[in-house]
Amino acid sequence: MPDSLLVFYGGTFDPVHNGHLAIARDARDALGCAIRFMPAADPPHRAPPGADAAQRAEMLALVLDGEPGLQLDLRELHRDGPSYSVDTLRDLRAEYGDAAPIALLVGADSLLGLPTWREWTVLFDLAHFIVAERPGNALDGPLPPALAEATDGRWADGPQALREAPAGRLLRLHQPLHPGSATEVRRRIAAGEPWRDLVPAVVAAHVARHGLYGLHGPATPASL
Ligand SMILES: Nc1ncnc2c1ncn2[C@@H]1O[C@H](COP(=O)(O)OP(=O)(O)OP(=O)(O)O)[C@@H](O)[C@H]1O
Ligand SMILES: O=C(O)c1ccc[n+]([C@@H]2O[C@H](COP(=O)([O-])O)[C@@H](O)[C@H]2O)c1
Repeated sequence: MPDSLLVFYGGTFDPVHNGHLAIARDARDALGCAIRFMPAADPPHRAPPGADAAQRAEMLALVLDGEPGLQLDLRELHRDGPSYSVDTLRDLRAEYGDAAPIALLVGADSLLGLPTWREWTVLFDLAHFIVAERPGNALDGPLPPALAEATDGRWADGPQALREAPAGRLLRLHQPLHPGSATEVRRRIAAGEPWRDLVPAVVAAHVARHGLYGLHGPATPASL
């Protein structure tokens, strides 16, 4: 049976870490539908990734292999230029039609940054947002005024509301907080500090095999 809610989890995944995986599993279980990881080709808003798109996608493929309900969607890698979400969502609408419920899964930091995204107010016409809480990114306090105005009246009580409309609702995922970040993974690798416990074992093996993120020379006990 096809999913009644299509959920896409966009990110740079440079590299995919345990926080990403935990959030995707929580969203899958809370929503009862597949989560499609969608790596960005050329992030519009940040420095070039430390690993190229093929490597980031390969690490995702390794992690998602055999993981029920977690899938890989490479559409943004097949498009030239920056991976603006508004373009991706128009692409998804062309594929699935205007009536299909479509959602983007984002962390709280991404939601708070939404007003900087290209054509950001149009995004609510194209998709729902599922928001994972993230340490240091409060959703309980007042949102920035433009975001508060744009999201007013859109918050849903539960997943069913997302299945009943194609777009325009927000759902907060009250999952256990996870402190992980790709920045911290890259920083620890470059600094020769322990980093393997932050990522799935298959990602650690890939990073080590290809010497990514400044992992130089033979492994030392501290870098393992
Ligand atoms: N620990 C986490 N808790 C909640 N959301 C997260 C967490 N890590 C990543 N996310 C969310 O996952 C999406 C993709 O994140 P991204 O690939 O940029 O990882 P990141 O750890 O934030 O990377 P970086 O540190 O390089 O900015 C974003 O919406 C981000 O908010
Ligand atoms: O479309 C935009 O302008 C835009 C700006 C910032 C982030 N995004 C998307 O948000 C997702 C998470 O981004 P990031 O930088 O946290 O990996 C990813 O799918 C990005 O393409 C999109």
